Amino acid sequence: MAPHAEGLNGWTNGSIHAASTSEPKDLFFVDSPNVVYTDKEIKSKYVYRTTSVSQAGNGKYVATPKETVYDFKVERKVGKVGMMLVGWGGNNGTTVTAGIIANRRGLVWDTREGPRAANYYGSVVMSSTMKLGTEAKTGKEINIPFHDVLPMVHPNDLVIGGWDISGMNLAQAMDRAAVLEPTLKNLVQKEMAEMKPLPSIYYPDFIAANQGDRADNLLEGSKASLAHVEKLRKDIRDFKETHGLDKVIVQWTANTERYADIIEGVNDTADNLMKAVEAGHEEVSPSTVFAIACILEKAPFINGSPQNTFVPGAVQLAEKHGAFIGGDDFKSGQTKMKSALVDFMINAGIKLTSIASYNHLGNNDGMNLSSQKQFRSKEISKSNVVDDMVEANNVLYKPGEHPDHCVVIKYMPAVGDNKRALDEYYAEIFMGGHQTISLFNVCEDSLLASPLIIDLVIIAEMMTRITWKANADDGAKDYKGFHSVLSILSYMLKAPLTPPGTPVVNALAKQRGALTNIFRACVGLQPESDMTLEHKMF
Ligand SMILES: NC(=O)c1ccc[n+]([C@@H]2O[C@H](COP(=O)([O-])OP(=O)(O)OC[C@H]3O[C@@H](n4cnc5c(N)ncnc54)[C@H](O)[C@@H]3O)[C@@H](O)[C@H]2O)c1
Ligand SMILES: O=P([O-])([O-])O[C@@H]1[C@@H](O)[C@H](O)[C@@H](O)[C@H](O)[C@@H]1O
Repeated sequence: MAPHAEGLNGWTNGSIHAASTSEPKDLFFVDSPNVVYTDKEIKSKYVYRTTSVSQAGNGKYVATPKETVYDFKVERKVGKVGMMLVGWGGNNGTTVTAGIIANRRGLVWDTREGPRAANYYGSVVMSSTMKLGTEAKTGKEINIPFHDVLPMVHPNDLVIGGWDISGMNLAQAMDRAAVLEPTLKNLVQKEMAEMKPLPSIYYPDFIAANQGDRADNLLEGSKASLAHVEKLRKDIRDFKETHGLDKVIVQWTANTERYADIIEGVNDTADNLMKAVEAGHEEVSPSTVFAIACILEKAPFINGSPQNTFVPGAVQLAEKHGAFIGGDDFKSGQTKMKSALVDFMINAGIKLTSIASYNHLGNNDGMNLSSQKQFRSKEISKSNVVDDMVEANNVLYKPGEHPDHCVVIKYMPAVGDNKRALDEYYAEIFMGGHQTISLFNVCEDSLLASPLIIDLVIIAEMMTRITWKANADDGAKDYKGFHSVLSILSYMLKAPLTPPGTPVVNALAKQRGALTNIFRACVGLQPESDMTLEHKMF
């Protein structure tokens, strides 16, 4: 059956019809009566199938298949997108900026191992694929680049800016970071030198005292204020206007802050939080002030660090304004490995009984984390990542039972950004046996985190162009956005923020499955189940 299109634009019966503007650039189209393409949007009708379980008494369950019909609408026009980084002059900020410049210009540079070309390795969106389906005639699996499943922004097109408490331009900051090869740095040095972070807010008590030396690019005032909120809002508007942007996505890749105390009457509701900002309450952190500014500007805000930026009042404010937020803490190396390995072991029926995670690193992040309060934020995000997987297996673990788990981080300047992660996984196996897995994992932290920053921006921007309505036949009229808390971003994050009252999923495969299948649903495709019955029953 030929693809379906309203009017004459986009795809028409059986062929690609040159649309009124230009031929659609999509790699594929879905040939279904439930998917309609126009120049402006893709509309799909999707049957979401779940299983509702109820207790039948005496420990038994009743499982009832459920169906919900959703209408999805995807805006096809990507527009011009800006990425503003808080902490732009840091290791991650300079590395991701240089990386995008190198890709945009198709740079090749000399290294000891020979020439290296710019790439986006480590980005799920830019360097992974998903199964579209199987070839009609041969049954061969057809995989497509993840980036092609929906119309997404290309990182090469991102306009980059941001803030830093350090006034170094991006070339100087790139040298300070000591992440990239000199031959590559030389090729981007001129462009990076023209980039200077905007002055930022600095409330000394929230980050390690050892960060004070670099704090020379500051806005006046050392605690929260409405003036700070309004200045940051203006920075975002000015950046948007100067570069003719349709949208700006903001990410916190600044230092890890200490946790803020959750105080009733201060940060427990949106109204109380705004009052606390106005009053200059000392428990309102810089990252929460940035979150507030972004929410009020409806610029999606993602927290790449482990602190509790999104206090209850901030989440409520985002919900109130229909603004997108996401976090927390990029999941780049040691924890990413953990969320895959623990998933494999527990789902293989192996009873993990202890996880010892140690790492040392020598970059400025490590120096900041050498302070106990900031380390505690990171210890929390690195420790909770196994909870859902353990809780899901009531055969291995009794209620409340879980593996021993310790997290140690040491600051060792000599190794710089090349973090050394040493892990031991100890487990009980068949008939009293044990399995011990020891890992030594050298994570070049910023080269692992930078692609995540790119994925987070691309996916957050994509989510601003997806709307839905349920059970249209029940007269649901208007399309609406996903919930303000973008839990779809969890694959890139250690401590995924989810809508209040909803479960946290840390298992890496489940996170990727959710991301992939939600995007497939937006073009009317069922989840990829890997059942391949066509290869098992014929
Ligand atoms: N693999 C990784 O690199 C990785 C993984 C997970 C999380 N993170 C988190 O990402 C963050 C950045 O990591 P990094 O290695 O780039 O650290 P970094 O210390 O090199 O960079 C942080 C930057 O933030 C700036 N800064 C601090 N407070 C600020 C403020 N209030 N406003 C604006 N700028 C401010 C600092 O001057 C510095 O330039 C850290 O919190 C780290 O824990 C990193
Ligand atoms: O993502 P991951 O490799 O598990 O965790 C990393 C930690 O091991 C490291 O000590 C810290 O400096 C990084 O910011 C990052 O959080």
